[in-house]
Amino acid sequence: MTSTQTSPLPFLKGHGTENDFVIVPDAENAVDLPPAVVARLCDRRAGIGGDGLLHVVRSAAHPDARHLADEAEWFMDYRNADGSVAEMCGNGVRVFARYLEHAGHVTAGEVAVATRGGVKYVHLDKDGSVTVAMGRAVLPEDGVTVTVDGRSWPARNVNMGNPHAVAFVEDLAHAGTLYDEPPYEPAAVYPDGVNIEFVVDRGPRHVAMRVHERGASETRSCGTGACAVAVATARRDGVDPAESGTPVTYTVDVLGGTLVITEHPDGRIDMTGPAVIVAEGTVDPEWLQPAS
Ligand SMILES: N[C@@H](CCC[C@H](N)C(=O)O)C(=O)O
Repeated sequence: MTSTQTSPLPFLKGHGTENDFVIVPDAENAVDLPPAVVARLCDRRAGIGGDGLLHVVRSAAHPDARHLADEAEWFMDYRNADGSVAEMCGNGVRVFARYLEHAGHVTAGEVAVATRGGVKYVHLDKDGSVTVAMGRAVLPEDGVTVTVDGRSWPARNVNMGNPHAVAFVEDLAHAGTLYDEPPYEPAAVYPDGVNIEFVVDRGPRHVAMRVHERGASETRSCGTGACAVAVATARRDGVDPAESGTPVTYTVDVLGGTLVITEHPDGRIDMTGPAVIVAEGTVDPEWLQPAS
């Protein structure tokens, strides 16, 4: 592992329905964050701890977002806990907007955030909840079979900017420990890996899920995953707002709380839930250096 950081590194910690993130403010993209440094910061025993890291950079200062700078001043450079890059993070972008408000970069209201999955518009509601316009789901025809502890289920392929496999199960305990990624086949359906959701019914338009996140492990919530689950459940229920002309709302319970997902007749999906900043401090630059 290498780090070029020589001064204390400012960070914050935040979460959305207990999907937690290390936040690294770095307006001018001056902080070097190789995968091993991200993994060290996200380590729950040796580091700060988080399911992922939100690198907060001005869009104009980052090569992946420069083209979006006219639409969104800030870029969410999202990293998974293992240091890998992801296209989108639904809870992350809500926490990101909360951070921008906390830092005084924006006031309550609508905030445009550039992501690798395009610009997302986030609304900071006065009641403390945060709503993000997630865009549209894509549902490829191909799916996979997921297996845990000798039980197998078909899983629906849903892309929310990042890849998801949604399996309906009888009992969330059947998903097992979810420490390691459950095997699925055919593997070729997801050449870049996948987030896997396990879903049970809780009531009319109300489900609960657990998730194994790509690049993390089991997390207590996944926003893109909750949207994928809401859309997969609606289609399973024979509900498609594009056909009925009426928005449909699903409540999705996650281990860390509840997310509310609305799909509109034109396919746009809104997700609402809490997002909070819980701590801030600095990291000793020596701690970021390789152990000798
Ligand atoms: N927790 C996030 C998703 C983070 C990225 C994911 N692990 C991936 O690799 O696609 C969310 O709230 O959407």
